[in-house]
Amino acid sequence: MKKILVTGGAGFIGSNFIHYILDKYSNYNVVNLDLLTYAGNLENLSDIENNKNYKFVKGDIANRELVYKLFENEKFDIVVNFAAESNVDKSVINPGIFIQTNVVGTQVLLDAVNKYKVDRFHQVSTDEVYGDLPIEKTDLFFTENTPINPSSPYSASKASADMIAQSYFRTYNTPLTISRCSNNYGPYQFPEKLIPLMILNAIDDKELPVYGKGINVRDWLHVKDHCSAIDAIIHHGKIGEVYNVGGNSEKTNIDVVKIILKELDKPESLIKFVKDRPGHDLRYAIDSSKIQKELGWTVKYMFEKGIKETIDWYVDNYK
Ligand SMILES: Cc1cn([C@H]2C[C@H](O)[C@@H](COP(=O)(O)OP(=O)(O)O[C@H]3O[C@H](CO)[C@@H](O)[C@H](O)[C@H]3O)O2)c(=O)[nH]c1=O
Repeated sequence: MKKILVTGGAGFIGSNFIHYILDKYSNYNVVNLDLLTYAGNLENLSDIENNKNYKFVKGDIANRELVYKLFENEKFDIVVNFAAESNVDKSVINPGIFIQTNVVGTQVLLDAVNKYKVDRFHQVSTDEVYGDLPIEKTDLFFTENTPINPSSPYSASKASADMIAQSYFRTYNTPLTISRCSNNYGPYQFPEKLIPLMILNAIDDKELPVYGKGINVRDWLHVKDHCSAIDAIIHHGKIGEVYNVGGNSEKTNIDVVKIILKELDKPESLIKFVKDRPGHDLRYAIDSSKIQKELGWTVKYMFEKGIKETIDWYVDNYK
């Protein structure tokens, strides 16, 4: 048996990852440490709440006492850190909680990993640490060697956590890896992010607020592809390394919104162009060739298929 701590497991990506691990590995015990902030929802895990290989603990990764006690009692083999404040718009209004959870919380986990000699720590990070790329230069991509250049308080907090993790690897030989993913979509995403918000507004015939002119580009990664990438990294990734994980599906925001409206048979007149996000990143585009070559990981979901399934999921789980 192996014991894995998943932090932020009641959130969107964390809950998908817990499902993925329990489905794939019958010899894994999963402990889910989650503070249950507004974005965490235990209903995401209601189908496995009685699984004998799963346990939920409510708590904050930045609470050193609680974290140390948990590590002492559970003796984890692997720790995967999904816990984070992740909403860029909220970070513009209230940056403090982003520093507390994303930076201090990660540092507490890293200290616990060292103190209790955990075999492996994985930090789930974001392509936003690289800043952005010009929209028109479609031949430019972020690689793992692209300098860190974050734009928002959110991305700056994630970049800080990555750098602290890298310093722990260099200074203490902490056995860790980092992944930087592009925009995730799929079931269980909290409807504050572009895709679920637009799906639910369209179902309700409400306006779809598109920032600026809707020309910003994001690379859409299905959450299940993200889970398989993290699985590959925690089991086969090289300690101390960063791996980019992209979806190979670049789209402008307006195109995404129009695809959703078309799938739901709703009129484009629901689109409302609104004030742009301050400091809005133009384009994220990620080169995932390292994880493909070194770990044999590939994207399985093309956007056209993934978005249809995601829309169906929100229609079925509307309530
Ligand atoms: C919520 C919302 C968003 N947008 C735009 C802003 C962005 O260009 C794009 C996607 O916005 P969001 O869904 O907020 O995601 P974005 O800012 O790209 O960041 C996401 O993707 C990142 C990975 O790239 C993650 O690290 C972040 O945690 C995650 O929130 O859609 C709109 O035009 N209207 C909206 O109402």
